[in-house]
Amino acid sequence: MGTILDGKALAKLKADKLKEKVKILKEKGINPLFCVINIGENPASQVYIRSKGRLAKKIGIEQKLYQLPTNTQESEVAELIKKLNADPSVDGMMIQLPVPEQINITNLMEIIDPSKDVDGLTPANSGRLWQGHHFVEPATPDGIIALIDHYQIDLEGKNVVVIGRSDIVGKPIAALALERNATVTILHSKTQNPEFYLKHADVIISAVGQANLIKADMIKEGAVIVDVGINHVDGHLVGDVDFDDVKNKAGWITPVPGGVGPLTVEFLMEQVVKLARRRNDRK
Ligand SMILES: NC(=O)C1=CN([C@@H]2O[C@H](COP(=O)(O)OP(=O)(O)OC[C@H]3O[C@@H](n4cnc5c(N)ncnc54)[C@H](OP(=O)(O)O)[C@@H]3O)[C@@H](O)[C@H]2O)C=CC1
Ligand SMILES: Nc1nc(=O)c2c([nH]1)NC[C@@H]1CN(c3ccc(C(=O)N[C@@H](CCC(=O)O)C(=O)O)cc3)C=[N+]21
Repeated sequence: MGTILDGKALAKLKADKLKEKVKILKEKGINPLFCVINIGENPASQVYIRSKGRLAKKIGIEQKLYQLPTNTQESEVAELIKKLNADPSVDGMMIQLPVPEQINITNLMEIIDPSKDVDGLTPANSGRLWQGHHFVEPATPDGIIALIDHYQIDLEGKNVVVIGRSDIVGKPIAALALERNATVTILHSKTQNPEFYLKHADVIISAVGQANLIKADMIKEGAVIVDVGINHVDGHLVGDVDFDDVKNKAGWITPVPGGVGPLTVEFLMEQVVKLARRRNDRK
């Protein structure tokens, strides 16, 4: 069986270290404050917000939730963002995804102050990432790179195939793998003959949201499999990869749960602390 890439254990290790850093910041009078804007009643979002809140509390970060009704207009969210931009006690903010259909998230990303952008999704910060200037990175791609580094997997010259092209996972992980000198291919719903790319992949990073998308016969022996997908099947949480089928052929593989997910939450906290320190340094 391939080596399990244990995201949960790495997240715990990193959270313990971050807690120490926050303790020192607090002694200097810096109290990181992180605001989450949630629009509507998506049940998965409620779960994520609770798990962020738990970790924030453990690390010593204050999380403030702005819960808005499903029918909130984009202009109202824009007003809230402007208020948080102007509030010097706020270190970072994020808008929980998905948002209701009347809200255009791209418009709102134009308004968030890039120095308070915990998700790294403002145009300034996503542009910076592609230019190799790391101001703040989206948490999931950062977590994936940390996991790959922790297990000393070298991406240089490797064929990395990313499945999915979202702004929050697919595109930024492609940028980070490219920066590590991988040869990167991005697959999406219109890709013809995905099997061709998958069978040549040294590393597959799947961020689609479809259970059992990846089977053993599609991958190369010894490949690194990173499963970002979160799917609920018969009351169980599963990824995009058919784990039991793929685990014996893969060289390394992330489980779901316990792989990328816990690192996402941990790295959101890392970003909050990074922004809080930077804001304080500028004072
Ligand atoms: N573990 C974690 O920490 C996180 C997990 N997630 C999970 O990751 C998954 C992806 O989320 P997100 O990145 O937001 O992506 P989106 O849900 O925004 O988009 C999904 C992407 O998958 C592509 N796609 C859909 N079907 C196929 C297919 N059959 N073959 C290839 N590509 C396909 C789409 O292509 P197209 O662009 O053409 O429509 C799109 O680019 C979800 O399950 C989500 O819950 C997300 C964030 C963090
Ligand atoms: N603005 C924004 N930023 C995000 O980063 C963001 C978002 N919106 N919307 C939704 C996605 C999804 N996401 C996850 C976070 C934690 C787990 C996680 O902790 N997963 C655990 C299991 C959790 C459970 O049991 O349900 C695991 O995989 O082990 C998963 C997925 C962040 N996202």
